[in-house]
Order: sequence, then structure tokens, then C-alpha cells
Amino acid sequence: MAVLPDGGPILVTGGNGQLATSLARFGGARIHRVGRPDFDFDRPETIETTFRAVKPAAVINAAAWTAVDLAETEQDGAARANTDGPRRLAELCAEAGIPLIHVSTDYVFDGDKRAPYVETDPTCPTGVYGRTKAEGEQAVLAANPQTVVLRTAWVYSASGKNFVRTMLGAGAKNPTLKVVGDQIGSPTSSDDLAEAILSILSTIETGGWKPDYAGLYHATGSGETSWHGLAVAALERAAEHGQAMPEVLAIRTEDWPTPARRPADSRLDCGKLHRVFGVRLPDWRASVSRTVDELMGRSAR
Ligand SMILES: NC(=O)C1=CN([C@@H]2O[C@H](COP(=O)(O)OP(=O)(O)OC[C@H]3O[C@@H](n4cnc5c(N)ncnc54)[C@H](OP(=O)(O)O)[C@@H]3O)[C@@H](O)[C@H]2O)C=CC1
Ligand SMILES: Cc1cn([C@H]2C[C@H](O)[C@@H](COP(=O)(O)OP(=O)(O)O[C@H]3O[C@@H](C)C(=O)[C@@H](O)[C@H]3O)O2)c(=O)[nH]c1=O
Repeated sequence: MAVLPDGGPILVTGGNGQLATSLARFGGARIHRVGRPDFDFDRPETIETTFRAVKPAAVINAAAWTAVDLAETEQDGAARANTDGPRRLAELCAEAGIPLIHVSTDYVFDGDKRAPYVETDPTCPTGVYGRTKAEGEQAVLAANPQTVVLRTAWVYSASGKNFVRTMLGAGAKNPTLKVVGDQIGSPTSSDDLAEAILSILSTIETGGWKPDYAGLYHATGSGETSWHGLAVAALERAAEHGQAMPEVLAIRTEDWPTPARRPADSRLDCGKLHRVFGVRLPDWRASVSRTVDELMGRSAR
């Protein structure tokens, strides 16, 4: 596990979310989490007030509008959280001369490449969430020269709202589940992503910022599966803890209509992250098992 060197506070936004919770779990005393209502991109004055009060040595932006379907009808709110707010945060980081680690998504791509995306591929989002996140990437990179943008995907953890927990809940109540089998990607443990971010920050702080660090990186769990594969893996692990195993039917995207179109193949090539920062996230399946063990252990107590 990466240990951060001594230093000032690391401001982590989105304080009640999955990633911020994982960062607090592994990051030690320097992690300073802020969340709504105190830090709210819908009230832009709270960005600066919080920043000046905390006087951070670095910022990790883990706040975002993550409700993919709701973003289709709440475009302004999604833009404030995913583009405008992050831009202001990056401007403050630039003024202070500190690094910003900003988190983005595989949904900046349409999924039609049919091979893992690399960082130089042009973005082509299919929905408002993906579009506002893509615009957020450009905004933070333009505003602060010391910015690392990490695109991750399919994030889950033992707390918060995520697909793995939804499947375990649904599987406990229903004998049959239907889950799309024709959308593939790379599930990412929020804990694994937090450890990767802390390792990157440790490298930056120990050796000092290098201009080559600035830019986009892909950072997902290793390996790939479909949403159906992820559901089955989580439910099979839960069954080892005594939860009834439902039948899980693989369906097609058109049989699960949603307001926002999801990418069919959003695999991300994570080679650059390894080349530049020496970081590779663990295999998705092992991390899903660990998370389900944590969840089931908790519900058994
Ligand atoms: N979850 C996923 O599957 C994926 C996430 N990502 C990205 O990873 C990052 C972290 O996501 P994750 O931890 O999973 O997300 P969560 O949804 O768990 O947490 C997001 C946090 O952002 C906060 N937030 C939402 N809107 C605002 C706003 N207007 N102002 C301030 N805070 C706000 C939420 O606050 P509150 O608790 O008050 O609602 C919440 O605490 C995000 O950038 C996301 O886009 C990328 C790929 C996949
Ligand atoms: C709940 C459920 C979903 N699905 C489908 C719908 C969708 O195509 C797919 C994923 O479901 P969700 O809507 O829960 O996941 P979604 O909100 O699309 O997840 C995304 O969140 C954002 C924040 C990201 O950045 C992405 O990387 C990705 O993790 O599974 C089923 O087929 N059966 C089900 O029972």
C-alpha cells in the first residue's frame, strides 16, 4: 500500500461517495473529505470558501453527477457538477500551484471501437453524463497545468450505490434476474482505485511534479466482463456465504431500455498508467470477491 509523505491536507471532494470513502479508508490523516452541503458545485461560492479554509497541498476531485439516466433530463445540474465546478476547482489549484487528480469515466466513449480505448482516442459520448464528463476533462486540463485525469469504469464498493450491491439486493429477493450480456467493460473496485490514486500522489509528492505527468490516464480493474458476468460473479460469491443463487439470464441491450445509451464495449487500455506511474489495478474478479466477502461479513454480524 502506498504511504503518502508528510505534508499538508489533501482535499477530497464528493466526501460521501464511494471513492472518497475508500480514499479516507487508505489515505491516513492527510485526507480531508468535504461533501454536500458544505462543498456543493451547485453553490459555486462553496468551492472557493472550502479551498481557502482547507489550504490543501493537493486536491482529488471525487465529486460528480453519477446518475447516468437522470442526467438526460437534468442537463444543467450534470454540467455544474461534471464540468463547471471541476473547472473552478482546477483554477484554484492553478492559482495555488498544486496538483489536481480528477476522475472521469469510460462513458466518454461510444463503445463502437471494439478494441480497448487508448488515451489519444477522440471522445464520443452517447449521453449527457458522458458529454459533461468529457467536457470536464478538457476544462480541468486547460485550467491547471498540474492535472492528472484518471478515467475509470464500473466502480463498486461495499458502501454506496453501485451495480454489485444492486445485484446482491435483487438476487436476495428474486428467483430470476435479467442482466445485459452484450455490454462489456472492466469493473473497478473503489478501494483499488483509491490505492492507485494514493500511489500516484505519492510519486508526485516524493519526486516533485514533472510536466510529463499532466494529462489523461486510463485506470480500471484488470480484465474484462459484461454486466451479466459481473452480476454472476458477485452472486456466486454471495452464494458461498449462504445467499440463494438466482437464475441470471443474459439479455440484450434492447431488452433493457434506458434513457441514456451505454457503450457496448468500453474497455480501456491502462498501459500508460503503468508506464508513467508504475501502477496496475488488480484483476476485477478477485476484487469483486473481496468486496462481496466484506458485504456478506457485515450483514452476518
Ligand atoms: N460510480 C461509477 O460507476 C463510476 C464513477 N466514475 C467517476 O468516479 C468518480 C467518483 O465516483 P463515485 O465515488 O463512484 O460516485 P458516487 O456517486 O458514489 O459519489 C459522488 C459524490 O459526488 C457528490 N456530488 C454529486 N453532485 C454534486 C455537486 N453538485 N456538488 C458537490 N458534490 C456533488 C455526491 O454527493 P451526495 O453524497 O451528497 O449525493 C457524492 O458524494 C466520479 O468522478 C465519477 O464520475 C467513473 C466511472 C464509473
Ligand atoms: C439494475 C440492472 C441494470 N441492467 C443494465 C442496465 C445497464 O445497461 C447496465 C448497467 O447498469 P447501471 O445503470 O446500474 O449502471 P450505470 O449507471 O450505467 O453505470 C455507470 O455509472 C457511471 C457513473 C459510470 O461512469 C460508468 O462507468 C458505469 O459504471 O446494466 C440490467 O440489465 N439489469 C438490471 O437489473
